[in-house]
Amino acid sequence: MASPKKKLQGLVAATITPMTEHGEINFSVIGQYVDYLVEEQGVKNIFVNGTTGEGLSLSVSERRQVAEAWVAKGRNKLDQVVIHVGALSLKDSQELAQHAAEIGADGIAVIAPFFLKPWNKDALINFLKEVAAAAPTLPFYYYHIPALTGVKIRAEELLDGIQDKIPTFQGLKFSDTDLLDFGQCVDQNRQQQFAFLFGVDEQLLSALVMGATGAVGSTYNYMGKKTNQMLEAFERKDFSSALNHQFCIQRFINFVLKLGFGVSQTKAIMTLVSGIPVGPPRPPLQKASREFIDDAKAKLKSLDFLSSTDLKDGNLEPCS
Ligand SMILES: CC(=O)N[C@@H]([C@@H](O)[C@H](O)[C@H](O)CO)[C@@H](O)CC(=O)C(=O)O
Repeated sequence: MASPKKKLQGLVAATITPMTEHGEINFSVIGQYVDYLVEEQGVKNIFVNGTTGEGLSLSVSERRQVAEAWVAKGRNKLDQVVIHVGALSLKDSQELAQHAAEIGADGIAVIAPFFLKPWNKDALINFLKEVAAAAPTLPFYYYHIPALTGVKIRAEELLDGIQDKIPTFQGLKFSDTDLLDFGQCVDQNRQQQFAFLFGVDEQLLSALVMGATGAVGSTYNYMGKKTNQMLEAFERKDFSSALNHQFCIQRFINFVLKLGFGVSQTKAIMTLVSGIPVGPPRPPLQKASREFIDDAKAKLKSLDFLSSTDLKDGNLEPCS
């Protein structure tokens, strides 16, 4: 059974995969990106090749190279590098899991296969078990994101007895809004030392109350500092400040969700906020529109997420 080097907790940035304007992976900015996460956002854990990283839009070879680049550039700077190795093909997933172990990643995560889907818990567990067995020394996390996979098996059901089948299971990445399911995952596994990582950034405070031990998300790439302020307020039981921070974060996410928000828009926002040119998404995704970028930039400035030095009309609504 894997003995976790350290528990995965706190904020985990779901990394973007930087690309050139021609859609090729831009490895040249990953070192700068690591430094930005650590120094500017206070985020020292990353989740590579996930949804935000367009992992399922990359070839197996590209996913190996991207994993290698983040592990290498993150060495002695990041605390944990978890690689998403989920795939439609069990063989691809096993190859990526074994590769993650070979390059010194700190853990692997797997989503449910979403084309030929597992229709019950046993079928899903058996798939996950086969992947985990390819990296028997690495902590294993299940990546629950039913809105995108269409696999509606409740996480609470999946976790029941999971370590009997997957001894390396160390936790759950829960990217869903069903707080009953999430709460029961925590409630029914109090005796375990699982990592309960919440994946809906705009609702993180509610999940913290339910027992989340950390969070994996796209917005921690550029709002990690703000979100850490919320975590710190929560930990010192200053729930009024924690709520204010959550509302501030929500004001931005609510705004961009109404404009149409996904990986493409995340890439545009990251370039805006960090100054790191993470480039466009890969088809089938399309670049964020100019209109989105202008609107998002104005909102970031009004919320004081960007330097507002050049904000003329002073319509600041900075969060407390
Ligand atoms: C559907 C989706 O992309 N969800 C994001 C959230 O961080 C999401 O961007 C955020 O809550 C804003 O809605 C993460 O759960 C995804 C994630 O962790 C990943 O990129 O692997």
